[in-house]
Amino acid sequence: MNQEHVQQLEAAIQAVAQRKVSNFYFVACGGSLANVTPAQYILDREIEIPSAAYSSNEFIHRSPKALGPGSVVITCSHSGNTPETVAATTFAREKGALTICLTNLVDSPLWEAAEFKLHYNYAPYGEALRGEETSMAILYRLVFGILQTLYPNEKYANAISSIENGLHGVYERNKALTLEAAKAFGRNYKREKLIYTMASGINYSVAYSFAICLLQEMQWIHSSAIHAGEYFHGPFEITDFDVPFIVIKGLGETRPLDDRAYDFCAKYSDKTILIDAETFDLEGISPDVRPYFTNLVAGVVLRQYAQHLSEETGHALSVRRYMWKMEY
Ligand SMILES: N[C@@H]1[C@@H](O)[C@H](O)[C@@H](COP(=O)(O)O)O[C@@H]1O
Repeated sequence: MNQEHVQQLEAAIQAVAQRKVSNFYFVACGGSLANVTPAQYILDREIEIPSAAYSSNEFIHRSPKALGPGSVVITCSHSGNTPETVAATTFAREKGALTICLTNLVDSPLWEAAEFKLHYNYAPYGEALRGEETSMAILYRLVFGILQTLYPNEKYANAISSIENGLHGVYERNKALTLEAAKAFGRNYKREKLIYTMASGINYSVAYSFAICLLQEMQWIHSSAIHAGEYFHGPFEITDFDVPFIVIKGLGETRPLDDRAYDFCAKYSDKTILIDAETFDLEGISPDVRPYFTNLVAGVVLRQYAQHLSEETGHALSVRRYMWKMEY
């Protein structure tokens, strides 16, 4: 991990340690919101201090009553320019909250708006990028750093060392392991007009971002992320032999929900694609925290699926018709 990132993380973690924290909020839009919600899941499982995740504009308009000087508000915007996220950060800061932002762009409006600033690295698909420098790694390093500072525990130390020493290799090995499956997905699903995604727990955010960012935004393919628990309360009625579903199974406490949804779905849909964390190579991630890392690996694996889908459809992942072009 580079020294600049280490120093930025240390400053933010110390600032949190010096507050009497009453709640945590994770606030962002779209893919960045999907990125931060796993942190809320982790805090929810590990500590009694409540936390919540919000889409930026709703955070401002809903204006949670509990937002105030006891709050730690963690915002994220890849571009650093999303107006709703910049405004949410300013709003939280005005309410006296401790604000920490994550962004790829130093000196961006988001960078200026937040009190503490964390930069992460990014490289377009396929280019070399150290796993421990990505947005998810910096976010996880922040969250486990806060946990370790407030409640020192071997498990949190293991998580930190897994991020710093194990994550990069895990990403590379799992991309290699699933390359052929990603190519087959591209070939076999290139003509689909609609693909659903489904998951639960910490992996739900991956199903969500694959549906709204990779399929809808970047491939213009209809989609919806279905929560595996909610599947039986409406959505399962649309299951049929020719309706495609991507189902992610995690390793954690909500895996029984994934098993149940997958079993039903695979029985009635011949186009059920399984991304199962049990098949991931997680060597280098400490066993006691592996369930918290399955979403990171599923995200990298599915990004490769999207890349191969895009090569087959001929629709580059970078093409937009409205985003950043029209007024909205
Ligand atoms: N796929 C995401 C979108 O979901 C998001 O709305 C947009 C702005 O996000 P950010 O605030 O991270 O720059 O960027 C990406 O394209």
